[in-house]
Amino acid sequence: MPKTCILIGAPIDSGQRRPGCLMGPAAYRVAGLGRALTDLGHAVEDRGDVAPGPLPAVAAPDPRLHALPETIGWTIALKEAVEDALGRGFPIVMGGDHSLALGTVAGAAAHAAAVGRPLFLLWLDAHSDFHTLQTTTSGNLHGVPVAYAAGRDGFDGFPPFPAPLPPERICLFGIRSVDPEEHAALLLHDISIIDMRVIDEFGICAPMREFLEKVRAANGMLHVSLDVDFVDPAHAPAVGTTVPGGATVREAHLVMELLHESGLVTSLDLVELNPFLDERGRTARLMVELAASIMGRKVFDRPTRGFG
Ligand SMILES: NC(=[NH2+])NCCC[C@H](N)C(=O)O
Ligand SMILES: [Mn+2]
Repeated sequence: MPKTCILIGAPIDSGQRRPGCLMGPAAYRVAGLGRALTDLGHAVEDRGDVAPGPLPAVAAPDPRLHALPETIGWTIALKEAVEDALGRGFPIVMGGDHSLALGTVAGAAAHAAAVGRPLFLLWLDAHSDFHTLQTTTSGNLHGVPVAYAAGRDGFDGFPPFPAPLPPERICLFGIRSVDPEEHAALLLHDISIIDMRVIDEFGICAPMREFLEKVRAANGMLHVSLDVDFVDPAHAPAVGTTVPGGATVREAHLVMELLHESGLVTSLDLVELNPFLDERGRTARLMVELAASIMGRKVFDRPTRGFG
């Protein structure tokens, strides 16, 4: 079904300390994201880059936290942009580091609450991003958005998360790097953890279908947050936090294809692309191809004539 894709540039790199992610939206445009979507028959509206809101005055900001006021400013601006876009079409947020999901998931949650549907969150990532402002050891706020969405305490200065997601509506998929504080907290929450070991053992399809069935049964909306580092750095080198042992190109496409076939996805983040670290644009191009797959690009319809 053709959609109105609303491209939202989110040139943020304050969620971590390696400059470059702010070039992400430009790289997606150069790599042809808009064209790939139009070729699939979708309408595309590029609403340009979001500017962060004015820096909020944060009372006694903890010096361990990197760029807290900036991140709060972005959160407020992106929440608004995504909530507004969901009222009109299918938002695709071009990041920017993963701290942008503080705002995008909040915007999706606000929209879902307004239309009376439950929001689900699929986190395709090497990391669990489940720190709070108190537990983060790096102080990098791209490591906290899942905790914010789950309604964990310890987000002073941030707007309260609208309708926090019960843990059973969150699925971490592809993870292989979890800090000790996140590990301890995850054991106390009933979040689906499809780590790389599960994927090695059972493949992509069974765990993904199980999660999608939950979304379907609840008539849920589904926000997908795709971190470049979900894919193995051998195929996707343009990212600051590489972790070996990630998804192959085919596994990543298969995830996207299953998501498309489910018809359940309602919004998408593309995060952590750092074009400064790329090799002749290959990571940007791969991310555009994955975005095309989730929006319906395929080689043959299923079943093919030979099998299935
Ligand atoms: N979105 C990401 N790449 N997150 C990486 C987070 C790494 C680490 N857990 C931290 O908190 O600093
Ligand atoms: Mn991440």
